[in-house]
Amino acid sequence: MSVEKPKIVFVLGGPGAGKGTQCSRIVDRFQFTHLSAGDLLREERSREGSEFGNLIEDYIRNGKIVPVEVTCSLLENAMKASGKSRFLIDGFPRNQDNLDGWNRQMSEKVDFQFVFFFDCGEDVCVKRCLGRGQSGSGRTDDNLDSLKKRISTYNNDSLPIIKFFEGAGQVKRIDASPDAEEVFGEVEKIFVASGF
Ligand SMILES: Nc1ncnc2c1ncn2[C@@H]1O[C@H](COP(=O)(O)OP(=O)(O)OP(=O)(O)O)[C@@H](O)[C@H]1O
Ligand SMILES: Nc1ccn([C@@H]2O[C@H](COP(=O)(O)O)[C@@H](O)[C@H]2O)c(=O)n1
Repeated sequence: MSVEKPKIVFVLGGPGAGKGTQCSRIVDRFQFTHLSAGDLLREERSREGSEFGNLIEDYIRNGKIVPVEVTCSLLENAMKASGKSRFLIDGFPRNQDNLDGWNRQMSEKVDFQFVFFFDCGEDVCVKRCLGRGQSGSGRTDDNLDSLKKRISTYNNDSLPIIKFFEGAGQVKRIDASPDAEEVFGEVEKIFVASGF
């Protein structure tokens, strides 16, 4: 008996591009489960007795990418615990270490579909994150100091990964600068055209 592998869509883009916002809309409209690597890391940071709490907080505050052994295990555990079969993996893979770790641990176990790339200018991203901080996100990285580091990590480490997938013809790019409603209109078209 062959068991179908879970379908995976990676969701990438700059900090504050609107990945989480669009993922929750996709979940409402299509049968996907949203797993945000950042959310899973923040949960693990706050979990009592976590051996990684301090390390994760240091990485998050400084906009650095946590070693993949931690993040990939959190993702795999969350996938298993959900019992679901379609996942939006938001904010991962963010650098070469993430991608290599995923390929070692997960790629054989899943049915990778494509990368959703929410493309958004730096100024808009920063403005959205600062706005989110002012609205009480409680995030320790929605401040200008952390944002400079997050943007630098995005440009140096994450964009090359998006370019790698682009070279393989696996990226669906969306202009993420319009309002959330308009962006979702484009997202919907891509999901429908992809058979979801
Ligand atoms: N298209 C949009 N237009 C204006 N504001 C938006 C748009 N999409 C999201 N926002 C707002 O911008 C902020 C960041 O959005 P969101 O959390 O979805 O981004 P993200 O890409 O998941 O960020 P991060 O990578 O930092 O977790 C939120 O306050 C959200 O309400
Ligand atoms: N693959 C990842 C994803 C996230 N992080 C860390 O979490 C921070 C916040 O991520 P968001 O996606 O919620 O913005 C990010 O700046 C990293 O420090 C990570 O290490 N690896």
